[in-house]
Amino acid sequence: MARAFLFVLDSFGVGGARDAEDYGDLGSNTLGHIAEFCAAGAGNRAGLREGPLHLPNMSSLGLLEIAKLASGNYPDGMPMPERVFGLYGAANEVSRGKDTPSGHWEIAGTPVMFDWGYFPGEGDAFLPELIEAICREGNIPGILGNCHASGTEIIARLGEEHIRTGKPICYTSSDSVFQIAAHETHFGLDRLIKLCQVVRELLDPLNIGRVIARPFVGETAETFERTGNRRDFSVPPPEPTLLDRLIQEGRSVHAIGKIGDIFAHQGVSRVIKANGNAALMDATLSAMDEAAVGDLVFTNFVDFDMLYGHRRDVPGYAAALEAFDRALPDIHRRLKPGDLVILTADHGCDPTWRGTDHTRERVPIMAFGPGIRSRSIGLRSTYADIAETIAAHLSIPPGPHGRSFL
Ligand SMILES: O=P(O)(O)O[C@H]1O[C@H](CO)[C@@H](O)[C@H]1O
Ligand SMILES: [Mn+2]
Ligand SMILES: [Mn+2]
Repeated sequence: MARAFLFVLDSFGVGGARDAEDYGDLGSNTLGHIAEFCAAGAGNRAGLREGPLHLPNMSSLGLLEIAKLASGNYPDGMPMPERVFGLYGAANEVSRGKDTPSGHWEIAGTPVMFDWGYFPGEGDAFLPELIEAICREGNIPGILGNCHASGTEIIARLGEEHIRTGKPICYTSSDSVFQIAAHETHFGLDRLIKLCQVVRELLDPLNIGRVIARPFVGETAETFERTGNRRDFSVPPPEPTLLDRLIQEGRSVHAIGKIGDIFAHQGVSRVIKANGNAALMDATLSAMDEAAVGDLVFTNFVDFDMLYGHRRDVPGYAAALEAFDRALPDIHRRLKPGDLVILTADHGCDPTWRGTDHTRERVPIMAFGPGIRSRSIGLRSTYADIAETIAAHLSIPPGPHGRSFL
């Protein structure tokens, strides 16, 4: 039993999804393309990183075998480890959305078997009636944006007009999401959060997965910068997840980073927020020291997706992976007999792909801990196998989806 540690590298896909073509993502491969670009010298950035992708610790956890299993190819320029330890495999997503809540809920044993609401990709994203209701109930003079956009591009384009007019910037993506960018001081952070809560209620009937507050600072297009005060307002998962099931058995769930928000604070005993992968890793290591026997520590490492995948930044993504890899020995040192660590991802976000959205891919599963022998767990048909593995490991009753690979 001991403890379980579940770490999601947000958007770290390994290609090969069976249904990638349905999403226009056939051939997308986050790991594969980053490795390919790095091996060809296209992942260099002065002062940040250079050369082939260097992930010795994840390679020893079977990452290269996972890549081969998931996509048919070993990643370019990455040397084979002397030996692999731990369990390694890849999983398909059964939920239709390639978004963060769908991925995380399925990892936690609750696939999303319904369709989310989405906003149209062409023309105005939001209907006039919705905008009127938002302006009336949110007490704002109008909105800017009203389109699909990348969050950093749209604040550069409309941020100055937002400051002048007091109209928040509202945009969406191929996710089921309504995002509101507003200036932390000119508009006010509290006011933005309250507006998001108003919009959350207005969007419940449309089955929109998340409303996201995207506060930013700076005074000009060149200096605008998003802050760590992002908040996600998610609808609650449709069924009890692994998190709820653990709480029901009297266990503690330590939710680090976005996890609390992603699960609409259901099944969470303790929320630890941190801004950026390095701070998230520090918070995770502290939680590992504090977790009791039978507990789950669940962390989302968001930078891979938010700062590098959506920004289509190959050197940035590669450097973030290398930093995460360097921290793995710190995780190792904190393990006690009987502990289990699982590294995985919620979807892809190939930084070499067209557009700025997520990509439909398989995700890696690396599971290790003292006493866990090395073997392939193959291609899993649902991420829910991860939840059931943790349920079995922590000795709670099995759930309705997925099966343990232990
Ligand atoms: O471009 P930004 O604002 O980072 O938005 C991205 O982040 C959102 C949540 O993951 C997605 O909907 C995607 O559009
Ligand atoms: Mn995600
Ligand atoms: Mn994303």
